[in-house]
Amino acid sequence: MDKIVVKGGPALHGEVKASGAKNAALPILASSLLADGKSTYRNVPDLVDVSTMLKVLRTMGCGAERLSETAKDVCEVTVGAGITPEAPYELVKTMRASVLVLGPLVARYGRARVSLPGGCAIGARPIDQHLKGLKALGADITLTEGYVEARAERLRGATVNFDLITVTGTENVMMAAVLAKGRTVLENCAREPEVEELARVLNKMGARIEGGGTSVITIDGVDALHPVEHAILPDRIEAGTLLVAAAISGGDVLVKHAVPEHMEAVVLKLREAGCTVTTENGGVRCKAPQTLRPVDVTTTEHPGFPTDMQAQLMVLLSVAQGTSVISEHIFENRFMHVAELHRMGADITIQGPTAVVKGVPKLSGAPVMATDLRASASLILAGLRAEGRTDVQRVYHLDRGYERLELKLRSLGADIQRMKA
Ligand SMILES: CC(=O)N[C@H]1[C@@H](OP(=O)(O)OP(=O)(O)OC[C@H]2O[C@@H](n3ccc(=O)[nH]c3=O)[C@H](O)[C@@H]2O)O[C@H](CO)[C@@H](O)[C@@H]1O
Ligand SMILES: C=C(OP(=O)(O)O)C(=O)O
Repeated sequence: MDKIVVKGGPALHGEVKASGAKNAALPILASSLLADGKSTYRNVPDLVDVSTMLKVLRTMGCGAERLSETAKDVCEVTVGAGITPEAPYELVKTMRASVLVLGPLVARYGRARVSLPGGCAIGARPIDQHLKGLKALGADITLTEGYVEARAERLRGATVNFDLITVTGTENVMMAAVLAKGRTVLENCAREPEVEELARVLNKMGARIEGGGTSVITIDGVDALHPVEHAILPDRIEAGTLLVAAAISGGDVLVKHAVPEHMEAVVLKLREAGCTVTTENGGVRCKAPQTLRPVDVTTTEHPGFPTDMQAQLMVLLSVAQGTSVISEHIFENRFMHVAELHRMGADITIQGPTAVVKGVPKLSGAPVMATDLRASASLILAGLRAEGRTDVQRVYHLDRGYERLELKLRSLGADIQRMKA
């Protein structure tokens, strides 16, 4: 098992490229199931989660591979006869986003058997809204032996009003509705750029979707879709993490390909903290201030401040001059990084869904344990600023969602290495 070792101190400078977005790549790969033939995707990030999704597709009988070692960002998914519409527990337990095959499978094959994902370190994460949407489209849903079984002759268009805003729920039901008979109206949808991107890809495949990226999505079902070629959009969370790396290290970094319109809430908070954030050369640049200012933030659905950037911003604020208040309103248990940050000298108190972060003049390096994906990134960011050496264990969480973060940070001047734990 690997660990990441960071020696704090160097200010990061230079340019770095954002990779393709995990949260766009996963539903888009799953959407390949909706059409026979070969779909080709470019700018696919080299992540464990993407490999898991390719494995899920192969387990069902699809061809699903990265093109070659030299064109690692290109993935081909080929769908033909003989698909087994099942996603087993062994794979779903390693990546809950595997549940994204449920909608496409029931729409296309009339049946699906997908392991229930269960919770994870950040919360319970039920999928009741996915199931509510599929039921409204006419799927017969049963839960047996830890699996969701869905059946339908052909799905029928319907109106679905989600009880809460869910990203993968919106995506799953949208993918199901594209092949349903008639019109589906999805209300209270997630408005994340990745949902909009999925709608764009489905339309390229021949679907008729309007309103992707808004809270009401209208889908006129079609009889069949065709495969697609598409380049995955840049990862706004990875880009945000790299901007925080610039800010916390006292540096100045341009994240190329970062899309400013996708990152407005993060950019606003970095500016409130005193950073100079500008859009230039097709990217976003962040220059650290002399002194970081405290900032209050509440995580909400897009276009609000993303929960996937909460841990990283918290680390930045842990060395600001003053007290910040961070409220987490998406996941009930997303402060697992706090206990590890205490070990590095941070002064953070948790009161229910709120963390009160009192800025300290310095952090000190320590051995720490990553508990989830963004917690891992936050501990590495803390290590960039800390005096001495920080060993971040359990890096497999990081590898789910960051494409060799340590190499990107090293290219900017960080003293960081991957080692055997
Ligand atoms: C692969 C992917 O895109 N992952 C993202 C997606 O996860 P994911 O789609 O799983 O997150 P959701 O938007 O569904 O979850 C939002 C909230 O709704 C709850 N909920 C969700 C569905 C449901 O049926 N019932 C229910 O109660 C969840 O427990 C959570 O509290 O959006 C999250 C919120 O922006 C991000 O942190 C994840 O990075
Ligand atoms: C929570 C995340 O991902 P997932 O939904 O894949 O667990 C994340 O990307 O921070």
